[in-house]
Amino acid sequence: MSATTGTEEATARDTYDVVVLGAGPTGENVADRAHALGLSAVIVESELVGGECSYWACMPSKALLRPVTARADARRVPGLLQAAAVPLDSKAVLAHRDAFASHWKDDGQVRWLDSAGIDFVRGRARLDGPRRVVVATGGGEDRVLTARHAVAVCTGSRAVLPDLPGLADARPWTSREATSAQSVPPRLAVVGGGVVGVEMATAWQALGSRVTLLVRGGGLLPKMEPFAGELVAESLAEAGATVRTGVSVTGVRREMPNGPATVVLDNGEELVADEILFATGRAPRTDDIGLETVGLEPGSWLETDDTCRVKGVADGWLYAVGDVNHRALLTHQGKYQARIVGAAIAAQAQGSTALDTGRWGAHAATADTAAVPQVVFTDPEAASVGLTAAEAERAGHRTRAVDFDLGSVAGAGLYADGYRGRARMVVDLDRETLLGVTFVGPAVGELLHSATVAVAGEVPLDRLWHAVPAYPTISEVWLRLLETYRG
Ligand SMILES: Cc1cc2nc3c(=O)[nH]c(=O)nc-3n(C[C@H](O)[C@H](O)[C@H](O)COP(=O)(O)OP(=O)(O)OC[C@H]3O[C@@H](n4cnc5c(N)ncnc54)[C@H](O)[C@@H]3O)c2cc1C
Ligand SMILES: NC(=O)c1ccc[n+]([C@@H]2O[C@H](COP(=O)([O-])OP(=O)(O)OC[C@H]3O[C@@H](n4cnc5c(N)ncnc54)[C@H](O)[C@@H]3O)[C@@H](O)[C@H]2O)c1
Repeated sequence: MSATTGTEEATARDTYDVVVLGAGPTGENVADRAHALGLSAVIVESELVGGECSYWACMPSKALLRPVTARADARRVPGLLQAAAVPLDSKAVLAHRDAFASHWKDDGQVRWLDSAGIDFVRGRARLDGPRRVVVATGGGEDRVLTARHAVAVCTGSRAVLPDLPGLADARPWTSREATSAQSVPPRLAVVGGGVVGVEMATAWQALGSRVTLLVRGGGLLPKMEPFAGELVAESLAEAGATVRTGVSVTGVRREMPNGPATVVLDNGEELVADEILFATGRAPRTDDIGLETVGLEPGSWLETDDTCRVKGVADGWLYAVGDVNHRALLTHQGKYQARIVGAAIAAQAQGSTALDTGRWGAHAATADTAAVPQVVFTDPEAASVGLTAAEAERAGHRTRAVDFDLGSVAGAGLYADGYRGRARMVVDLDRETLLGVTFVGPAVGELLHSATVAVAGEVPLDRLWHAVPAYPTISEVWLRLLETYRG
């Protein structure tokens, strides 16, 4: 038996098949898949296990929004209209949100890591050359983790604030404050008409704030079909919010620390609000993770191939997964990439020389470019998958956009009095398959997966004709869209 030194023991203990930076939904799934496929894995987290999604994004925002859409639905059915014509109990809604954010404690998710057989280190991780990760654990001594096969960077993204005079002193809200605030501001200005902007405007207006949404472009939700933003804007205005398009914010100030803030617009106008939410996009959390030690640019989005291996790094040991690779900034897409990365790392560790990286292959995140589903949980909901008509055209496809008024579908009429909504499918005329589908209307979020199956499955329209929607459901819109296409 050979004697080992303390250093050798520590090195052996800290050598894993896979080292994961960041325990958001993506990092957790990379580690879990790798472990399930027989590899050892360690995950490092500097804040809370569960990441942005669990504490400041998906979960708390949807917990704020569900009471809003439930009340709106009740107001559209006879017999409940009067009962639902009441303000939301904001205290109860905020408490419900707190519970869904696990009161910003991660004990449950740490226990899950343990039960899944994944080692956990709390601290700030940095790359330190190929396959080496140094973790500042706060205890004075750094811990060095070595990866036999792969390192996965899953450090996510943070909110971006524009470079405006007075902004830092004005204590603006970002998505973190908008999802975790403990009281309802009487007046809330929201800058940005993307997904965070419209969801948070919807939630806080219903909770009692007077919301002014300031959008520099021509409409809301610019990444979706134009009718999505139009219907959501109409509904926000009916709820009492002010939606202003074509305006830019040029400055902000908060004169007294506990006083209101003033927003200055490009036309010289000034607007007073108690809080200002900047919902103006995301930046990668890569500024201080040692990218320079492996030849990459600190602060950049990490560009990858379809297997999520970082471009420009020799030997394919470095993966970037989830928001940080900028492929599709959504939890479900990050988790999808994680399943693909876990399988790819396991295949390589088991000596497989060729990965299955062709379109829709086991080791290619093809859906990131062909079939990304997204639901915006506003009233009405906006749900889309794949390409919009404009994107399909720009990509050079020969297409036809087929529209149908959702309100005239029997199931929609039963769902809500005066149901307002619209559906569009974008047909690839050469292949007679679907490139994209969008639904806007109450409760369409749960309809979206049918469209995702059709787009990702490249189901021929002739076969879709045999997928019979049950009567009388909102899904009958599928039949109406196909009938409209066939003429
Ligand atoms: C308000 C809001 C609502 C959203 N709602 C939805 C929704 O309904 N549905 C949806 O699909 N998506 C939604 N998103 C997007 C979703 O939150 C992200 O796509 C998702 O969180 C990305 O997961 P991730 O694991 O890649 O990154 P993150 O969730 O950001 O996790 C990254 C983790 O890495 C940690 N980390 C960073 N640097 C280090 C380091 N150096 N060392 C150790 N740890 C580190 C961070 O602390 C964090 O825990 C929403 C986003 C926002 C802002
Ligand atoms: N339900 C969901 O799936 C959900 C919910 C929230 C967020 N998310 C994801 O999180 C990510 C971040 O969302 P987001 O809304 O912050 O980003 P976004 O990119 O969707 O929207 C940001 C908007 O702000 C505008 N903007 C940028 N700079 C500006 C400025 N200086 N002044 C005024 N407007 C400005 C942009 O033109 C854009 O329309 C998105 O990728 C989104 O898909 C998803």
